[in-house]
Amino acid sequence: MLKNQRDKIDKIDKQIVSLIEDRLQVVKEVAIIKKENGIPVLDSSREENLLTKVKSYTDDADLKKLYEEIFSTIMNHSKEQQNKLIEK
Ligand SMILES: O=C(O)C(=O)C[C@]1(C(=O)O)C=C[C@@H](O)C=C1
Repeated sequence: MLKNQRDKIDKIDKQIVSLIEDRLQVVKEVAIIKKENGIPVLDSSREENLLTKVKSYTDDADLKKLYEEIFSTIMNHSKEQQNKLIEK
């Protein structure tokens, strides 16, 4: 009964995971550039701008909250990964 929709959800989830992995790859490239140039991992103004931008993609207040949570979590993970790479 739900198989069709669940198959679709599974496909979308796979795409989301793949995009997160692509993003993390770029975040690692950023870490190398930051390390080489002595730039701090944390860039609060970039994070603020990014959150403003992703929230602007919807008018729905609940979705704005969701995107803020998702992208804050993603960026926290990015920073952990970057710090690990830089400490190496
Ligand atoms: O844009 C950067 O400088 C990044 O390192 C990427 C990123 C992100 O995940 O989007 C991660 C950490 C920074 O605080 C800001 C943004």
